[in-house]
Amino acid sequence: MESISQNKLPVIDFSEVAEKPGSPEWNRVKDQVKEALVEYGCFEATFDGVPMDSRMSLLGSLEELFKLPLETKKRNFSKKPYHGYVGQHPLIPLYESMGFDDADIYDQVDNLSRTFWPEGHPVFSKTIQSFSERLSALDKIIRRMILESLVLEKYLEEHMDSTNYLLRVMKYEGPNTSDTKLGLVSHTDKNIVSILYQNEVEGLEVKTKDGDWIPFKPTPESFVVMTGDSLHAWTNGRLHSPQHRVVMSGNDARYSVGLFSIPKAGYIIKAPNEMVDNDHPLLFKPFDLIEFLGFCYTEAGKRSESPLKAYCGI
Ligand SMILES: O=C(O)CCC(=O)C(=O)O
Ligand SMILES: [Fe+2]
Repeated sequence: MESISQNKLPVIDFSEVAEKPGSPEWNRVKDQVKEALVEYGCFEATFDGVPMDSRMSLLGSLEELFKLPLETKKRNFSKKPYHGYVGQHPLIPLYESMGFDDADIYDQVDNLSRTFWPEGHPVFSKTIQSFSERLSALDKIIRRMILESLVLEKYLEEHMDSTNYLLRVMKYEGPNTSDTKLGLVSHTDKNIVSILYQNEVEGLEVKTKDGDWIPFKPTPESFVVMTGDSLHAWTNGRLHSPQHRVVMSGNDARYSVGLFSIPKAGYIIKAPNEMVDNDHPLLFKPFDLIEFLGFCYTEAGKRSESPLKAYCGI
């Protein structure tokens, strides 16, 4: 049976570790990261590499963006599944989102911003880009810690070079009732690592391996870090990739963003040999993320409890 858990997500403080690989503090945090991702696939992170004014400007920019007319927002189109504008879906009518590919690169963000504001909007573009670039430092720290703790350092360069960053920006309308309404259906993320940030409106819940839902209590300080299916597969199942969803109640809109490290199209995700042995047989056939995302769009993919297993499970 599913129930709401009294559990809290583990909380990990990164303020002392930036740029200090190998220090005692780094190693202590690294152990916490591994433990949290094996057990929950998720934790709450405090990280001072993104200044508070950058976070507040970002949330302000989201409000500005979502206020644009629907026709303008729909210009956020992408050939890659789940990268462009999503909204007005009958199953999740409260949800709207848009994606910024290569969000840490100014010219890329600016090109996309010009589809919304043809005359350009440098303040908006800079806000999105600098938040993404600063937060990507946390993604890199976490992925380095993961590879070190699995003794896979020799793949570090290849691993980092094979991904880029997508920033998805999201708005969930308040349902104007005290009943809870689904904001976003339960799913696992398909990418490598996701880092979420949001305003003060609650709603995110993460499922434990025992099937309980842990509600996340947002604060301006905290980010939520999650393993995606690509990293679950690459570590041959060692890191958990958790189901999560958004449930909404009340009148207030929830604004959130996710910075997703994503394997580049054409890069084949395959667990390194070190992750495979008699006790750990290979769980997934090698796959290309963009093709897997295509499968997630099909009826079979949508129906499946675990699209990853259905697509390439052995
Ligand atoms: O809005 C949130 O906090 C979660 C969004 C999410 O799970 C996703 O975009 O994959
Ligand atoms: Fe997600």
